[in-house]
Amino acid sequence: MIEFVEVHKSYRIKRQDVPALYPFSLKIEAGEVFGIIGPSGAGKSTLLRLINLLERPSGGRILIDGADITAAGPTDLRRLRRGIGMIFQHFNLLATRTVADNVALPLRLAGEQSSPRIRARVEELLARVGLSDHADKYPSELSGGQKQRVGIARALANDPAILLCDEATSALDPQTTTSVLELLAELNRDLNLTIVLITHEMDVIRRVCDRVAVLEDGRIVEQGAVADVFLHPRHAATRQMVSEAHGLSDAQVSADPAAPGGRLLRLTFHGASTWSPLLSRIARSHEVDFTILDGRIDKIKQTPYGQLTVTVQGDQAEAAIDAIRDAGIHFEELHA
Ligand SMILES: Nc1ncnc2c1ncn2[C@@H]1O[C@H](COP(=O)(O)OP(=O)(O)OP(=O)(O)O)[C@@H](O)[C@H]1O
Repeated sequence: MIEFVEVHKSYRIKRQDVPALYPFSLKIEAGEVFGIIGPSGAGKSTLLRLINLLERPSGGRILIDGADITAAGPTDLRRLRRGIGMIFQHFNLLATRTVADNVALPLRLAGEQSSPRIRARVEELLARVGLSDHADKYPSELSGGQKQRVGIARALANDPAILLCDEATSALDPQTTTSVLELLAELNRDLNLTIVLITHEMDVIRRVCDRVAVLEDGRIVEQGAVADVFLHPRHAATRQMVSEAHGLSDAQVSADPAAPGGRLLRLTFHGASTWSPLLSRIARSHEVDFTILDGRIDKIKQTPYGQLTVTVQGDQAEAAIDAIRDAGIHFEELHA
């Protein structure tokens, strides 16, 4: 477990301490995929880099499995860093070394000298990320997605318990992003790897994370299970990021002059209820009409969810809304 206790961080700029992170406490459980999201300058990189002490906190304590890393001496710090892998937006591979040499580097730095052992481990790691046939290539001969896979293999070389991902998919196209996110999810499952990732994209959080913290101007403004934060965002910054990920905002839908009259609702389904024919049943039983103005069905990690913006028209609209409530479906009434 990674635990921040009243941690804060300021940078010294022109002889002044400028806060980048205000005091916060946070727990990241072993084996979870934890996302940190926020706009540029919110403090995401700073928070991530505190975990391997690439940045030192200005105050507070950071505990990993109960041990205070801020108190670690040089030897303990080296051991600590070996247990934490990191991948980067721009991959940070050595251009003059082959793929195999890039992956071997952390093994050599950790003191491994046996060439057969290094070769065997590199082969194993490249197989793990699907790059067995690329060992002798140079980074310039690889696509972005392949470079990130090399970065992942290198980060896993010393068998870390924690993987830090710094905007790992931000430089990749959508299809490559999907395959890298799938690889991260697989590593989390198979190796019980704790993954902490930072991103400015809510879709990345939705697809791989278990829990999320939303950062704004150096403060955690919201945190919780991804399904809760994504489907029921409370803070304005979170609402903004969710609506960017979704496309149409509530305001756009309700302001559309072409939208039919009636009561305007936004329904949220999560889990098995996503596939239930609830609206058609209620339309029949209450003789009302539903008009779908906006909708989306997708998954949060592995669990399906749906969000529909609908109008309800008919004399029994009130009773129809009661029936939706009785079915345990979350909804809010939007006002045109
Ligand atoms: N080494 C540094 N020296 C001085 N100020 C810094 C340093 N690193 C970050 N900052 C400042 O700290 C604040 C938080 O920066 P940080 O890079 O952590 O944010 P971020 O959310 O990761 O942003 P981005 O998405 O743009 O990378 C910003 O105001 C930034 O200018």
